[in-house]
Amino acid sequence: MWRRRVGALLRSPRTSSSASSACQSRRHHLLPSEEPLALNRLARLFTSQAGSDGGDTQKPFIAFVLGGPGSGKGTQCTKIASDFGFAHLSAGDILRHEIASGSEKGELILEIIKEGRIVPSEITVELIRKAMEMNNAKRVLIDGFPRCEENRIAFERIVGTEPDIVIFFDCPEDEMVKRLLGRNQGRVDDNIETIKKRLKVFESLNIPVVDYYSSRGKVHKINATGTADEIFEAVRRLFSSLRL
Ligand SMILES: Nc1ncnc2c1ncn2[C@@H]1O[C@H](COP(=O)(O)OP(=O)(O)O)[C@@H](O)[C@H]1O
Ligand SMILES: O=c1ccn([C@@H]2O[C@H](COP(=O)(O)OP(=O)(O)O)[C@@H](O)[C@H]2O)c(=O)[nH]1
Ligand SMILES: [Mg+2]
Repeated sequence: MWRRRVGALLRSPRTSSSASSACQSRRHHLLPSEEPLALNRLARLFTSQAGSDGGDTQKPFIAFVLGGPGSGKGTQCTKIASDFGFAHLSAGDILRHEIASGSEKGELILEIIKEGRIVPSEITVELIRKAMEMNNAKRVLIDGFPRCEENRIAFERIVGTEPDIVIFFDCPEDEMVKRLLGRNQGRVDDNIETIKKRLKVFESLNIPVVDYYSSRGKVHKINATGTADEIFEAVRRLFSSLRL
């Protein structure tokens, strides 16, 4: 039902080729020869954090928070973090932090975000892994990730685990557009042209990730229309049913 809503409201015909290449574009990937080394290095690093000390380091409880651009992920994660003691790791904020650092990687990320495309998985996963390591939290919300199947697979390969739950905020496209145009955070991607691209990426690449976790019984869908407080009440009901 929500797939039709998102699809139906997209004006221009879906250029799924450009949207779908967003996640698979090899342009900025590590060279094939480098990739295995980098991924092994990351896996070793994370494992050394998670298990080398006699295994008494618990893996954190991980909740992926998904939903279209403007569905309210960040707003709800802030409330969840403060009321339920989760660390809130916003993948988008982590990427914008890298941009602000002025690094070469940051310049590449900026170019991709301006286009509403998806940053190569090994960049995003490495940044998320580092943030998880620094937080060392027992309960973690990963907000706005994974954005595509490649992201999901890279996370599981590098971090070595699946999320415990996936919260999906389901919001009609016109409401998301309205919220994004009113966000006023000075973001390079909150303009109608880039928003349209992000919605195409959401429909063609993000939704298959939700479908995958749905098939594994991990998705909890929340109606993301109404006020932020009303939506958070639904989140509270979900968390109490899950005894979180
Ligand atoms: N339930 C809501 N009703 C109206 N506006 C909302 C609601 N939830 C969030 N917003 C606003 O919409 C914009 C996008 O919210 P945000 O949490 O950043 O969404 P996302 O992280 O999914 O893009 C922000 O300006 C936010 O203040
Ligand atoms: O795992 C991620 C998360 C974000 N992004 C990029 O960062 C942008 C902003 O993401 P954010 O989650 O901040 O957007 P929101 O959905 O909150 O509007 C996205 O459109 C993508 O271009 C990405 O490539 N991978
Ligand atoms: Mg957000």
